[in-house]
Amino acid sequence: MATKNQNLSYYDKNTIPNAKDFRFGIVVSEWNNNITDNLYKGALDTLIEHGALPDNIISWHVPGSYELIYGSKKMQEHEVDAVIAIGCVIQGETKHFDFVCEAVSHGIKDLNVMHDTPVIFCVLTDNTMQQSIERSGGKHGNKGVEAAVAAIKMAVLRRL
Ligand SMILES: Nc1c(NC[C@H](O)[C@H](O)[C@H](O)CO)[nH]c(=O)[nH]c1=O
Ligand SMILES: CC(=O)[C@@H](O)COP(=O)(O)O
Repeated sequence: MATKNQNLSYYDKNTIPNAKDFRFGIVVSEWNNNITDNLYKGALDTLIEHGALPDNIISWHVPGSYELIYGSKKMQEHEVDAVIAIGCVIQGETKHFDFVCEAVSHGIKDLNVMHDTPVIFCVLTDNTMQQSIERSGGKHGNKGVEAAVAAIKMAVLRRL
């Protein structure tokens, strides 16, 4: 198992470019906000740790992960260098989980194809709340940290 006893958020901080010249948008789903709040904090703190200016970070909330698609598209009207889409989808009793996860992953992929702004997929798609807890500041790290690192790297690439 890829995550067995692994903290997936570890990275070499000396390899990350300074983010002071970039603008970032963060769109956060309100569903499972006990999880998405922690993902958001991890992403925000990491962007700032690597030089991003708070005034250059726009943060919005949307009702659920499905709305991350529209929110991430709309965010691009604010001339950001990268968008981080944050959500947490947890399996319930029905197939709704499958449809939401597929729609969001495909929708964010489509935004990356159709537009010139990288949209980072920071959406947990977990079987249980415990899995989400472990990936939002628990033993498997914080996907928000990983997403912020990806956003900085992609913002640099966008300007090449
Ligand atoms: N069950 C979860 C949802 N469901 C809501 C959808 O994302 C969407 O808001 C609704 O279908 C209206 O369009 N959303 C999550 O983010 N996480 C879930 O576990
Ligand atoms: C991902 C969902 O929409 C899901 O959590 C909703 O739960 P259920 O499948 O029991 O309706």
